[in-house]
Amino acid sequence: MAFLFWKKKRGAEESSTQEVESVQNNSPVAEDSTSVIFSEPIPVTPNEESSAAAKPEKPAASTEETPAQLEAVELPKRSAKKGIRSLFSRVKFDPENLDELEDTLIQADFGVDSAAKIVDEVKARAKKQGAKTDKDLKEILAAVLEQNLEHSAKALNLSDGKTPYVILVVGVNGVGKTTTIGKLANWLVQGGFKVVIGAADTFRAAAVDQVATWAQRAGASLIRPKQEGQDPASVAFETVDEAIKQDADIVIIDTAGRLQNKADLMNELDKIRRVIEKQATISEVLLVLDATTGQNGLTQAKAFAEVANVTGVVLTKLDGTAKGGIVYSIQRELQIPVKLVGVGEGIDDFAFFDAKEFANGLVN
Ligand SMILES: Nc1nc2c(ncn2[C@@H]2O[C@H](COP(=O)(O)OP(=O)(O)OP(=O)(O)O)[C@@H](O)[C@H]2O)c(=O)[nH]1
Repeated sequence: MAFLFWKKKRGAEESSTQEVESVQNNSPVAEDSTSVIFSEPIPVTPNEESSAAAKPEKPAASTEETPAQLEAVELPKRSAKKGIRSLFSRVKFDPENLDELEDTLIQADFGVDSAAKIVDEVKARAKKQGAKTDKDLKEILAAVLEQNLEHSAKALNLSDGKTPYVILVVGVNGVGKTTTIGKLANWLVQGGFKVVIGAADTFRAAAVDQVATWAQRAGASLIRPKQEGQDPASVAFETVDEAIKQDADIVIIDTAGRLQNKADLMNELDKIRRVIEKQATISEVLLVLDATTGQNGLTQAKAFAEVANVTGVVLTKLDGTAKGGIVYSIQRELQIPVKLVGVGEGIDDFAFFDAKEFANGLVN
């Protein structure tokens, strides 16, 4: 899968090439990872999908850079292979009896309809190809799973030419928002991006401290609330303001997931959106979901999708569950792509969602 990453060109002393090289050498994942570099300028146009989801009422003040003002950045590719729990490694398939396959898929939260559809597809292909062995069937299953996920596999698009590029992170308490922000910021800073994080989860002082720790580890700037309980929208505003002053590339805003009901949630997110859009365009709204919560995660996703114009899902804690099928349910019911996955508590434990890798991880 292609990843397009662009950042503002800065002075020679800030040349990203050097930074990227040193990052490549020091990166704990660099050795076993493939990197993708785009050295040829490509036309930078606003990303239809993400910007459509974040249409400002008034024209946004964020500047759109021309390709000549941007440069391609090479970042180490993350792999989720080790983090995805296999569902079928211990299962032996019998072409005559695929009931176990259906049961396993249902238990893994694929949903009854998807499970039946997948089994039908596997049966049809197995018949056509004359599949006899467990190995043949697993290959077919991996291909069917991958195919059914293909349109979900969309990378974060950091090439929409808007600076600062604003990512709003939403989700209920404890799903892994702060951890995800830390991981993402660290990875982007490694690639030479200037990242500013806004601690707009102002209800708990501990939440601010937590995001501060991650920002420090990642080497990102942090905008904190001036006092506990400060209006999250004003923190979001100050963050974007500061990012523009610092000529930063990326803004990541942490929000609170504590809200009691949909109206509160909608009001708060609307307000945050409105104040950000006075100065910039929101390019991504990432909804963080905890994979271990299974169908409950789907209910949360529906609620947020209704109020927050979600452009992508981050599915965390995939390392701790055999319920990866939730990816299918999210895709089928909400048509929202899963963009990132969390596969551990460490700073490097995340990956861009990749349908092939995910399907193979589930099967083998
Ligand atoms: N195993 C595993 N644990 C994770 C992952 N992501 C986050 N966690 C853990 O989940 C717990 C909650 O993570 P946070 O990042 O604090 O979640 P949050 O959504 O910011 O929570 P609040 O600050 O309460 O809103 C922490 O113990 C994290 O270490 C993951 O991908 N895998």
